[in-house]
Amino acid sequence: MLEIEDVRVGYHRSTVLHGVSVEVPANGVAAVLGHNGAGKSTLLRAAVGLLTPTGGTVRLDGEDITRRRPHERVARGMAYVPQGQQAFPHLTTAENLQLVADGRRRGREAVAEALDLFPALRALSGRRAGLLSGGQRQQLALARALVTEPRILLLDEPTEGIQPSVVAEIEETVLALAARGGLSVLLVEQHVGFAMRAAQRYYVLEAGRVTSSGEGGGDAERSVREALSV
Ligand SMILES: Nc1ncnc2c1ncn2[C@@H]1O[C@H](COP(=O)(O)OP(=O)(O)OP(=O)(O)O)[C@@H](O)[C@H]1O
Repeated sequence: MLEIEDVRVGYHRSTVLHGVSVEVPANGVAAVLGHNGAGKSTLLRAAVGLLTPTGGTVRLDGEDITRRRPHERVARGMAYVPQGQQAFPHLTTAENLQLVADGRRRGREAVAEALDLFPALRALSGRRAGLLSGGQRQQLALARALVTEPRILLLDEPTEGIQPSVVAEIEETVLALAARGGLSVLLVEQHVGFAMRAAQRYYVLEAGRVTSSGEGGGDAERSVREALSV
């Protein structure tokens, strides 16, 4: 569904990705793993259009979107959850979701459906986002993305810096979303076990190059750990 082909991209004069190819299957999950600084976030920024590649192609449903602006990609069904659990800290959980829902035909239903996935958030709907825990803020960030009813979700380390019990909740939600169908996910993740349970395809990124890739699933976990030496 999303094809990133031979993409070269970076910042100012420094190239970070030296010809990276990644494919996200329709209704499937592709995981990107790699050490700090390998270029994982840069790949997602190029996928959503925050960075424009100097080489290569990004295609969505076969359409070349390499030069499309982020809002055009969002209009085509892309949602991006960057690292850092972003939400408006002075607005409540409910207001943060409402802000995304406003003006959407199915806004109200989409908020209700997102809250069904995160019962803990429903209980916190009146609490300001700035007072939520890191894990709860991450859940809110995911819920905000889901209110846009995306067809493809780009997730940048949804479990980063989050306590293990909440990591399990986030993992469950991502697995449930993927199993529900109608959604593809490009998942950047440091937890190898989670990434391999979720993904049909995996890519290991090292210093801006894919050094290992293959089919996901538990059997591949060992080769990924070896590739990453973790
Ligand atoms: N805004 C920026 N301007 C210049 N260089 C940047 C910028 N963002 C990232 N870089 C550089 O690009 C390289 C890849 O960074 P990136 O954030 O994509 O890696 P990552 O694999 O996501 O790492 P992490 O797991 O630590 O988030 C690093 O060398 C980083 O210093």
